[in-house]
Amino acid sequence: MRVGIVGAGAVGGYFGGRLAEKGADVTFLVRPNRKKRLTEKGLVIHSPIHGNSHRSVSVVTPEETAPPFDLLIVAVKAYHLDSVIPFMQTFSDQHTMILPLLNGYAHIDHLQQAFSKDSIFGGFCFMESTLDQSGEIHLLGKHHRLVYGELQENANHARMDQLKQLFADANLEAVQSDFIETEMWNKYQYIAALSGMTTLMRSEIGAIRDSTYGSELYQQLLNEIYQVTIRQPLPKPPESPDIIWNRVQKASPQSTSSMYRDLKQGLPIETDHLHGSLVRWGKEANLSLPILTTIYTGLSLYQPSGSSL
Ligand SMILES: NC(=O)C1=CN([C@@H]2O[C@H](COP(=O)(O)OP(=O)(O)OC[C@H]3O[C@@H](n4cnc5c(N)ncnc54)[C@H](OP(=O)(O)O)[C@@H]3O)[C@@H](O)[C@H]2O)C=CC1
Ligand SMILES: CC(C)(CO)C(=O)C(=O)O
Repeated sequence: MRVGIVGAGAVGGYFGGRLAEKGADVTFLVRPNRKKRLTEKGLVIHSPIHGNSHRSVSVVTPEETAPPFDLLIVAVKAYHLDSVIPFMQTFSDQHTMILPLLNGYAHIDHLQQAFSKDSIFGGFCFMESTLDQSGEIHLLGKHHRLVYGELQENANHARMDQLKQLFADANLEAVQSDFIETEMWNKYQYIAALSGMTTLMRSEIGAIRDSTYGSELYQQLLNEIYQVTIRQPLPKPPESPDIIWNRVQKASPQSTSSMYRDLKQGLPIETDHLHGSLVRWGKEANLSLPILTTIYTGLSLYQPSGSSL
């Protein structure tokens, strides 16, 4: 199977690198600067738990040509999705499977409109991975789990078997899900609340939980997000705010979110995709979402500056 990884960043670089390590036929779809780095220095992964890796990899830029890929794994930030769609269209055909790993859910609809509806899989990942200044990948914790599955309307076991074989024996944890929409929304609920609270409070999770009204506010936010979530057509019920709050309580006090880290560095953030979409869906359903709307409004006023707050 010819696999194209769209975006050789913290997520795509990591999973693509692990697949290449196992001998899969992997090519990274990148922009010219990333191509230069990868060609000169190779793809470097640092992981104290799962092992380091340094290898040469195949890359392709939008100006080049290559036959269509069998699978495109999409790992760009949501605000770059529009710019990669033409790039993906150049390197795909009607048989290409598309597996996005972005946080959130609005990108699914977007991809289904740009490609054939049944080519799009559901997917997401649990990991804490970053790129350093030289473009090397650092997996910070032990998690490197990728969850994927056919969206309800598409169930096709032959394709699922192909993906299972691709991920088998790679140095990553791949989980096939029969309820991928619900699982994506469970992660979405968790990350929308975590990124919203840590960025609004400019704090780690422990300090928020310990503040006088922090826990109360956090749970109210989870309730608002849940009101939007339960209105989605999901194959099984989503996790309730209590279950997610339980997880938040168990998280280490130092936990933050990648959005908080991006904000601190003055980088662009995915708030329109994560919080804005929830607010828009909620307003369509006439829901009152004061905390979510405050978070989204505050974050949409933020201007990336490239420097620390
Ligand atoms: N990092 C993490 O630990 C986690 C991230 N996620 C989610 O995964 C998604 C990806 O995040 P992450 O990997 O961290 O993001 P990164 O910013 O690390 O990587 C995104 C990559 O996309 C590339 N890209 C952007 N536009 C294009 C383009 N037009 N053509 C080719 N490549 C392009 C960038 O390339 P360039 O180098 O040229 O800028 C960059 O390398 C997000 O939705 C995030 O929320 C989910 C769970 C954990
Ligand atoms: C849930 C978490 C913290 C790690 O997967 C994440 O997705 C993020 O910070 O963006």
